[in-house]
Amino acid sequence: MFLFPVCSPFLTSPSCLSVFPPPEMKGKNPWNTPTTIIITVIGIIAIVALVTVAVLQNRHLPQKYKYGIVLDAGSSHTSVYIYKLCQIYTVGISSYASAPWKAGESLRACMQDVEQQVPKKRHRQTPLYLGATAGMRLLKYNSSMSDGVLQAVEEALQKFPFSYQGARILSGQEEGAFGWVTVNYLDDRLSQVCGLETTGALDLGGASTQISFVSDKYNGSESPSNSVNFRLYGNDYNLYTHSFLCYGKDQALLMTQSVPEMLNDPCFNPGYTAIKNYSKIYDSPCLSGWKPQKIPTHFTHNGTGNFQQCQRIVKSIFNFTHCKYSQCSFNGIFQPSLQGQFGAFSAYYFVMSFLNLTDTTMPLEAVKAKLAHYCSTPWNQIKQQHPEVNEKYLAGYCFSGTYILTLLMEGYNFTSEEYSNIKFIKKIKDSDAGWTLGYMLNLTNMIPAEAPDSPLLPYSGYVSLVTIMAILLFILFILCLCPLWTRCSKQPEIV
Ligand SMILES: Nc1nc2c(ncn2[C@@H]2O[C@H](COP(=O)(O)OP(=O)(O)OP(=O)(O)O)[C@@H](O)[C@H]2O)c(=O)[nH]1
Ligand SMILES: [Ca+2]
Repeated sequence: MFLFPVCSPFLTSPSCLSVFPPPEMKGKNPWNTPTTIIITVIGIIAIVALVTVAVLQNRHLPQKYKYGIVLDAGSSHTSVYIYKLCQIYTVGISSYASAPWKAGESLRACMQDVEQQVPKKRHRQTPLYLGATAGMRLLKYNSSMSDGVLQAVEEALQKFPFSYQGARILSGQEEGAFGWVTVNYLDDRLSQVCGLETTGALDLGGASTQISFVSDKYNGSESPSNSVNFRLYGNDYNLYTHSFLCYGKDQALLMTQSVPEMLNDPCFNPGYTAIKNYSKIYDSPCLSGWKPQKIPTHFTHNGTGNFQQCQRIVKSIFNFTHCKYSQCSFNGIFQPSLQGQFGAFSAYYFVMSFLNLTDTTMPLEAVKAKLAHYCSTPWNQIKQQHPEVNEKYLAGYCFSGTYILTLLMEGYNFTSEEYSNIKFIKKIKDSDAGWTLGYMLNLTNMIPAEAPDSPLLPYSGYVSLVTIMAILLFILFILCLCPLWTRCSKQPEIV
């Protein structure tokens, strides 16, 4: 009988011992007996399992953890989103219509910063998109120069080491719908079981403003152009969306300033005065046809700071006289009854957070009183109180706050009760609210139409199971071969 130094004190099961070659195999190579072949196969499986686990655990992160870059080429500026905002502090690319190469140049510094922020080994895999919004929609509407700007931007972006996926002008419908996707994706309202109410999206830009929400009472038939259908995670959404071109806050301001007697402006603080160029107002496509025959090139813009008078002037750029549908918001645009909660972002947030009016539980009368007080505050006092704020924005808050209230309450017909359903937001879970994330999620197919099959085990469960199996198999393999090695490496003592 052979006594072997068993290499594992707890190995008592006869099973493994019984795999040793029988005496008649004595002196023959023990490695080509059926039992050793079985053990070898077990060992190979164990090694393959271990390697598989190692690979699985180090495999590239699922798509959603990869970087992606979207440039939001807005009317007032371009922002670069790689889940962190890299703001390009210049003007919108549409402003370079007369010198398109400058549009590409304006992106370079920020894109170089992005190049540093995305890990080098991920550059080639990182999709890069540029989406242009209302500023370029206006340029395209007004001239053929938009193509030259997009081409210059394309040439500039293709010089970067990312996976360039194209530059295009989004439709207002896309801008509204993708803003809604972003808000509901970040708020986890899409991947839940069906029936969870979604959140409406309110986006205020410089040249356009969007409203998007799901309404049970709306099936899209009354105004198909305002209807976008999504199938996300196995749920169908029939979204109402509309983009009002020229009703971003910058263009709306120009439209109010075109009102003839608008030399003394109740929407600007008392004591505010500036020499302005009429061409800046009437060059906008939003005011084409509004230019009076004879106007001076410049005018003196004086603030008188009266909220009630400002409300009247702001209301004058909305048309409520005609509606061929069952119900409208303004300018004859169909809008179903408002439903649910709303997230209001971009300029809604910039303005209301500056004015300390983001608390929508505040009674509307109190909101108006606070805004009236701000508008009547002398301009010098405003500048003293906010030395750090860019005067371009500081001078416009009385108008912008008044415009936002008029747009929400008179334009979209939010009642004073429904006003508290609005949340002014900049971020949701550390990601900026805006169309860019929704745009990228859509283009990278990161939101499946069907609900992902719920795995019996979460991904980590599979990895753990395979790991345990692999280790057990490997131990078994070593233990069962171990006596053989001992046998092969030295002569057994015969007793
Ligand atoms: N007060 C303030 N206003 C800002 C800030 N950033 C942008 N704005 C202004 O807010 C308005 C809307 O900003 P965005 O949503 O970025 O506008 P945009 O995307 O360039 O314009 P659209 O193409 O119409 O969407 C514009 O008038 C900007 O000038 C900010 O940090 N503070
Ligand atoms: Ca925008």
